[in-house]
Amino acid sequence: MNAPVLVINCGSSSIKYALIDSDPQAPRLAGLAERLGSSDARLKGKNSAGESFTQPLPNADHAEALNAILQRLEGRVPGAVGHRIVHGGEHFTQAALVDDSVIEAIETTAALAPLHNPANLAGIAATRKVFPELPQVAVFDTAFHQTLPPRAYRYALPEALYTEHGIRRYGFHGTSHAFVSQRAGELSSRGAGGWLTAHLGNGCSTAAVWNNQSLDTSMGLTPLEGLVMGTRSGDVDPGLHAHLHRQLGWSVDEIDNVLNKQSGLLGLSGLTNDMREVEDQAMAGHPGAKLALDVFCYRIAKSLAALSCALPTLDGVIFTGGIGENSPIVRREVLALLPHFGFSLDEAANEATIRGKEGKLDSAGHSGPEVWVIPTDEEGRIAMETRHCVETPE
Ligand SMILES: Nc1ncnc2c1ncn2[C@@H]1O[C@H](COP(=O)(O)OP(=O)(O)O)[C@@H](O)[C@H]1O
Ligand SMILES: CC(=O)OP(=O)(O)O
Ligand SMILES: [Mg+2]
Repeated sequence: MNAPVLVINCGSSSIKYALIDSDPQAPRLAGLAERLGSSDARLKGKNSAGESFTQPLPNADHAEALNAILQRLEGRVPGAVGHRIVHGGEHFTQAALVDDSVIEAIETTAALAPLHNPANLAGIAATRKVFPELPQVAVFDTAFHQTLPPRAYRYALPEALYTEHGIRRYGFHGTSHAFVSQRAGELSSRGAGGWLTAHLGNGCSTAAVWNNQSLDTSMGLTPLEGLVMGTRSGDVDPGLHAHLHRQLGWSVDEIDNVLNKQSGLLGLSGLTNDMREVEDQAMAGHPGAKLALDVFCYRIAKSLAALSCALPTLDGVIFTGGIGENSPIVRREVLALLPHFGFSLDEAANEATIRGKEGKLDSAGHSGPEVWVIPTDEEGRIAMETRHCVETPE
């Protein structure tokens, strides 16, 4: 397929898009339709000359936004559409060509990801309407983690909850963990050995990858388990839910809302979910921001140390995502908490590796596990998997 792939990442009120050529290095048309459904809805992006644009789309829904995106493709016609689908349950171990049975399977899984899958499905429905003739491919965040062994994916709960209700750990951000660990294997002389990956964006997760296979990861049944995130709590005592209900009279929806939308960096700092602002305020001495940064980094280090148990050998750690790629402070603090692992950070390389730069941050002559920053490319990986799925259907 020579035509480009249109990649769609549909959230409840936003659509991220990118038009990606078969040469992944070619410039991309990309952007974001946001605040859909509100009077403030708009489309922001870059054209092929690299110039930014903002187009108001008052009260636009997903289908209207997709039509506006289509007008921004500068006459280029995609050969297929690749969708990011957050939860594929146990049903999907790889990308799938969308048909009615695939939609039904994603609908069945929606109960496990009520915040993500319904929006992803709305994106597929709207895209099928706008591009009825194009093949659509679903690429799942969970698929890469389907290689987890039972000791990593089972919760210590009665068996029927797993066998009858699918209650297990699934893991997310799979396209990102797969992309950066594979890239590290290509760049490093150590090849595809044992890599710990830290995807630190709005959602954050870690993974242990051995020979390009995920062996464990920090997220679980839903994208709430694990690390501290922008607005998500990550791990809490499982007894917390019953306690909040019994002692404070909170409903399930209230508890869910607090843990997903009012916790994390926002909850701890009392200020913001944005790491740039947390760092600025922490430097200025704000106690909540200092605590938020401290808890955030400690929990990443603790998770990496725990996940190292999954790997026969440790070849290195990889930082990625908006925070992992841009925050020398977070990288330094996390590694300082793991002195017994034998990492050795070159401070100048750490400071210089920001804004999409790829690189190894080790001190000269160091022979222990490596430290890498690898900018993630979820869209590029989704385009690659979409192409593969269209060209070699099962
Ligand atoms: N220079 C920076 N220093 C620290 N954090 C940054 C920097 N640039 C971006 N970030 C953080 O990256 C996070 C967003 O990550 P990103 O991967 O872009 O999000 P998304 O998951 O929505 O794709 C935000 O917390 C943002 O503050
Ligand atoms: C699964 C998940 O957390 O996704 P995001 O980082 O896009 O919120
Ligand atoms: Mg992200």
